[in-house]
Amino acid sequence: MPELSPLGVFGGTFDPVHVGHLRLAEEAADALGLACVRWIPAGQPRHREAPRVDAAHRLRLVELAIAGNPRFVLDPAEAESGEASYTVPTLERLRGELGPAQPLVLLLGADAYAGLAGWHRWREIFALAHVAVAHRAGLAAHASTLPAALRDEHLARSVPGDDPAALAAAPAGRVLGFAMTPLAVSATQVRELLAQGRSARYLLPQPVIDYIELHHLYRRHDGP
Ligand SMILES: Nc1ncnc2c1ncn2[C@@H]1O[C@H](COP(=O)(O)OP(=O)(O)OP(=O)(O)O)[C@@H](O)[C@H]1O
Ligand SMILES: O=C(O)c1ccc[n+]([C@@H]2O[C@H](COP(=O)([O-])O)[C@@H](O)[C@H]2O)c1
Repeated sequence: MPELSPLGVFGGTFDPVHVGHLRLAEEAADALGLACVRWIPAGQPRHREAPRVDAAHRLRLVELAIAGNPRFVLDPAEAESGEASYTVPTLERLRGELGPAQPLVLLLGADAYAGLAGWHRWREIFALAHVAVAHRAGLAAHASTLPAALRDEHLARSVPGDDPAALAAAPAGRVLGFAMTPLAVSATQVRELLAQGRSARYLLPQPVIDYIELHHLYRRHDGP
């Protein structure tokens, strides 16, 4: 049977989406040979403070950010669900939709990966998807810095030389790193700039900035 091209799965709070997210997904698609990247804005993340902006706006911001990129696809299911967002149920849904043979690759920044062992049903992730970790500016997924339970999984599942061919060879279960252009931008920094009335130009795509301005998002006085 011919190998299926791996499909990227990229979840985030995206409060708001910024160039770090976009370069992560674009560089992952190139480096890992992904057929496409499915962007999944979280509706109600339970693992962090409530997002500053509601799910419908964050969904629209991602839609604007990825418009015109033929490899990027928006998946609104988490954002449109009233339920808390967890990654394992989302991967189960994708597995059900795409079948057992389709390689799925969960894309994570190194900071998100370092916290993986605290996620809901986290060990089940490896039965559902591969995990690809982008080196985030100032952070690298060195096995020695990972918590013990994750380090064991990491060492058992790591692909030698981070060879992306391993992703197409199985539907799930491997872990690899990939280099991305170091971009130290974070959504926290962007929210702070916008709350202070300062420019976030070039940290976000212009249509995203235009939408934020039109809807008066991230101003100091709106939201919690
Ligand atoms: N600049 C960046 N470089 C590499 N990965 C990033 C970058 N920004 C975010 N990511 C990754 O993108 C995913 C979604 O991140 P998230 O939406 O929480 O953005 P964030 O900028 O980290 O937000 P916040 O500052 O609100 O925590 C995570 O896997 C995170 O590690
Ligand atoms: O499933 C979990 O328990 C879980 C815990 C932490 C983070 N996640 C997912 O990881 C992605 C990135 O999270 P964040 O907080 O960096 O935006 C996003 O899709 C979250 O839903 C998922």
